[in-house]
Amino acid sequence: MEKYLDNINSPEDIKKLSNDKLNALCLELRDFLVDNVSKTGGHIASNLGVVELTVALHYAFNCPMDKIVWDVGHQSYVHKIFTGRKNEMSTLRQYKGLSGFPKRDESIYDVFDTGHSSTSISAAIGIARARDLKSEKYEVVAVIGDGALTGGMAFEALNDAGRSNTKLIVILNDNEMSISPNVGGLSTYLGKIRTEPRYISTKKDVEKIIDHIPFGSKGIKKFIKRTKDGIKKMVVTTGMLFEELGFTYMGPIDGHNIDELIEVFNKSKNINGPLLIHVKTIKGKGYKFAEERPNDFHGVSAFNIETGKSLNKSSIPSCSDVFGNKLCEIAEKDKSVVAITAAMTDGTGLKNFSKKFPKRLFDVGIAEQHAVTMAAGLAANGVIPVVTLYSSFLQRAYDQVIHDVAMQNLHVVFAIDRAGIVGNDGETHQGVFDSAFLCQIPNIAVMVPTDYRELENMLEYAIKLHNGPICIRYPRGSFKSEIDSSDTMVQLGRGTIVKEGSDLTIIASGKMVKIAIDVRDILKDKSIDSEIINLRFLKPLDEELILKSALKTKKVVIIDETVKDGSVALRIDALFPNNIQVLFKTLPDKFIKQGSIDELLKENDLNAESIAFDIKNKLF
Ligand SMILES: Cc1ncc(C[n+]2csc(CCOP(=O)(O)OP(=O)(O)O)c2C)c(N)n1
Ligand SMILES: CC(=O)[C@@H](O)[C@H](O)COP(=O)(O)O
Ligand SMILES: [Mg+2]
Repeated sequence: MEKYLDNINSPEDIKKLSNDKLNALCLELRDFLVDNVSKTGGHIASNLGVVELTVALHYAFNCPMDKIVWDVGHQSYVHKIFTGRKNEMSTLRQYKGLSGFPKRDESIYDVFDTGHSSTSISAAIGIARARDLKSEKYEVVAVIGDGALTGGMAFEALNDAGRSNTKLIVILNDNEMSISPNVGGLSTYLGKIRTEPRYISTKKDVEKIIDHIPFGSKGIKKFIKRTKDGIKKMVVTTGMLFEELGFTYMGPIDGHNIDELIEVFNKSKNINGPLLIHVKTIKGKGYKFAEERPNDFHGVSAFNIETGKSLNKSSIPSCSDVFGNKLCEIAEKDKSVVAITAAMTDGTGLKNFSKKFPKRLFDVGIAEQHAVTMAAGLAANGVIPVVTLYSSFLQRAYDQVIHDVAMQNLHVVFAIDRAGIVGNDGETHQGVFDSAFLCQIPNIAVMVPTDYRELENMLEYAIKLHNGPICIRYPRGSFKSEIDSSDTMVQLGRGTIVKEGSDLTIIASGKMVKIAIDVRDILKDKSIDSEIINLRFLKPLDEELILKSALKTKKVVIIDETVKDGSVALRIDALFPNNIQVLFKTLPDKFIKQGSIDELLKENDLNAESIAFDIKNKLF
């Protein structure tokens, strides 16, 4: 069979192919994607679903002059392949390699950086307004999934763009899936209109016909106006919601039919004002396992193509698993406990909970702000909500944590997954800000477990013994070992001494306690005897324990896998008198890129060897 992909080096090369060749190209692309992502890991199912869509977009539009904004951006691999990055795809998501998301500093074809959901329409309307202010001429296209459309920002942007008269094309990629099956009333609505007969260019066409009939008297105009609305309502049932918001609606369109897609995209260029094109696709299309289990193949690590099995599945349970199982155990006994997820049931370890307690698991869609305020409502009415979010997505709900939870001192438990460096998703997903922004909030307590036993104990403490907002932050993946700390009882604001020593105090929390133990071992060989404090609570701090140790050793190193500004390290430093030497081992004031967690810790001098080296050089 003739190969086409080898000759595609820019979008212009796609335009040289006839339609049957474009279909052959799509087959090749799917093989390429599966082969590549089976080695690098990545968002395979979403990308397989947008192969034809991306081909048609690059065929019909003229990038980089025309601008495509990819929502979340996890589905931009084919776009990357077409825009000069095919040969670098083997570095996808790897340290110093291609990002798994659009990046403006990677290519001029990437017009807006994404990673977090539901931003594309806002960004696109901004780009389009700037275009109009500068009297420039090009198309601006936002590609947003049905999952991303559940996010509040997407609604805010539709609301604004719909009445703006600004020329903007929104492509709704509807595959009925977020990571799990999509949820909510909008998803039900999309489900209904997916099956309605295709109707293209609705309201505007009807209006155009009527507007061209010449009329004289006011009475006739009124009659016609009524008739016009009647016809509109009769004909335009499909996509009515978007029409009412001010968009022209086109669709639903088969997102795997290249001819149809190209025809519609070409037609879209002649429609003024905001336009929404509803495209139906199949997540995972073309790779058996991904099509059958799109949620398992949403984001994957390296896998065997023949079996679909992960190549590096750990036998150790992840923190999310341990959290999810413990929550089930607690919820079994306490009926007032509920869990909330923002479209991340599987990732946050709530799969079992959703099966055991379907009525007590609220998947609110990609709506972190709503998740937090809804939890506040539950707590205000005597229910104990456990809001389970990834650290970086909690950033979305900062005001809700302050205004709706903390100010009312409500008993909401925040289970903050993916805290710290997460690895290959890169800077958009690193969980390195939450401890800084949470610890500033009055009334809130912030805990960090060092191992599974502490994670379980802290969850139990947070739900059963605490009253008020409380967070437990734990990392992506698994804890490597149990820390030998005899005092296992969790008490508000109390840390523990993990190892005693006389020359140096090492203060750490969470995963960093294991690194502190490694540092201690390295320093022991250099005759430095270190004491290790496991903070357990970033807020309130165990000031007494910290001061006692620091006054004994006079030398302190604080290891914290978060940004320095606003960090616990600075708060601890503020406790000390001048005669205590302090070394900060935190993350630098920059966004942490992608790579394996170990590579990134090393790059940022947070591995045991670098920390020990710095201690020896700077404190001794
Ligand atoms: C603010 C935020 N919350 C959660 C996520 C995690 N997330 C990434 S993709 C995704 C599902 C997106 O579904 P959809 O937009 O329909 O794209 P599809 O994968 O179906 O193509 C979710 C929940 C995120 N990226 N950003
Ligand atoms: C694109 C996105 O935001 C998610 O799919 C994310 O990549 C999931 O990360 P985990 O692999 O840590 O669950
Ligand atoms: Mg989807």
